[in-house]
Amino acid sequence: MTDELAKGLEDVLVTESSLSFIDGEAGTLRYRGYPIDVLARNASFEETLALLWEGSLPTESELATFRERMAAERSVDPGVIETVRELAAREENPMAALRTAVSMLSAYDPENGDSATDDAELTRHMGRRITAKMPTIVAAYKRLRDGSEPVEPREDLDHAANFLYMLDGEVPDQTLADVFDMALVVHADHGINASTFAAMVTVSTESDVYSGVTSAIGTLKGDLHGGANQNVMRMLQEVDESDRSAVEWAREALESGRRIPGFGHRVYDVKDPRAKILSAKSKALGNAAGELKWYSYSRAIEEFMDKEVGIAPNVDFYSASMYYEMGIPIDIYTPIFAMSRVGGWVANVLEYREDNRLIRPRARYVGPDEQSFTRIDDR
Ligand SMILES: CC(=O)SCCNC(=O)CCNC(=O)[C@H](O)C(C)(C)COP(=O)(O)OP(=O)(O)OC[C@H]1O[C@@H](n2cnc3c(N)ncnc32)[C@H](O)[C@@H]1OP(=O)(O)O
Ligand SMILES: O=C([O-])CC(=O)C(=O)O
Repeated sequence: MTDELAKGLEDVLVTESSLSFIDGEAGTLRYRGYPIDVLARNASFEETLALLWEGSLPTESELATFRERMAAERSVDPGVIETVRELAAREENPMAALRTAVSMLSAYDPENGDSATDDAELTRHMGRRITAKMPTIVAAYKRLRDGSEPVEPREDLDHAANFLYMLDGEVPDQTLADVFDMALVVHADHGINASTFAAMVTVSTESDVYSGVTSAIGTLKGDLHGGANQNVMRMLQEVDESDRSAVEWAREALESGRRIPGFGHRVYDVKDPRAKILSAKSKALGNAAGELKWYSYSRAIEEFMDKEVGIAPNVDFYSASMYYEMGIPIDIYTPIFAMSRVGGWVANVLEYREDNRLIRPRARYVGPDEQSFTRIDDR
């Protein structure tokens, strides 16, 4: 037993994993050995899920079967959609709505039972159902909140294109569908980040994958984690509405003690490799739309933070302007992150459960020594 305090579990090794390799000094990320930029350019989200969940890249026919099985699970029971309707009417935060709806999905899972949480095949099926249905929930929430009815999923579209279709009711153009698919690929897994750890803690008690993903959604929601992508876009809007340049705005924000969302990372000392990929796409989309200001503000802030503060952007920095350029509402950015990261949550749950050990760290006690109890009437 050691009494060394590792606040925030910084640098503590808690498990072994064959999923994400991260070199924080070099700025390298690989899923099962494949560099993230190679996957971003060449693999679809479904291919990436198969890689993470099954252990290797699928063949063409394996991928076709994988896609078909995923697509067949997209529909969400009307009982859950009614709850989403109620949550939208109450203007519930979209991540909180997603957390509630995903938790509720277990009641409609045909294989759900309270036994066999150690059955990997069953966990895989449930993980697939959750992953397939999350976009349907997010799109339904967004439409109901905006006063329109949900659009039923289509099985003939890819995961990414189907989500954009359910969001707008129109099949997206191929360029947008490809960019969105790439965004799902690059957000899918990232070692023992806070939300993945939350999922692992939950299932380490021999709880089920629905509980694990529900814990993880609640964890991703926070501003220090997935919630940062929305804050980045709100910051860019603040810059735009101010009479300052982006650099002046950022300098003043830092001087007033604010943190700049989308910067800094527990593991990377250099620019997040995913931010490089997303920044190029943000620029390309801005150029195509003839509106580069969001990308330009972002670049200016990045240069300022690099030269004067020495902190680099993380994955949440350029996804913000990229989604904005795609016309996606800001409060849906973090739910989109969850729609992708669920792939990593499920993969880590499957891997951790192969050699499960209850996760239970300790706190150093700093409270009072033993005290004598005074009955309530004598206090
Ligand atoms: C998908 C993701 O989860 S990526 C992360 C998304 N979160 C954000 O973008 C929110 C903004 N970033 C942050 O708050 C942090 O960088 C975190 C939480 C991501 C990482 O934090 P930690 O590893 O705990 O680093 P820590 O908070 O100790 O920061 C180290 C130093 O950098 C500074 N710093 C870190 N991030 C920022 C930032 N975004 N803006 C300004 N200063 C920052 C801190 O003030 C601290 O300085 P100090 O040592 O002088 O006090
Ligand atoms: O790894 C982390 O701590 C945060 C992060 O970048 C991610 O979850 O993608």
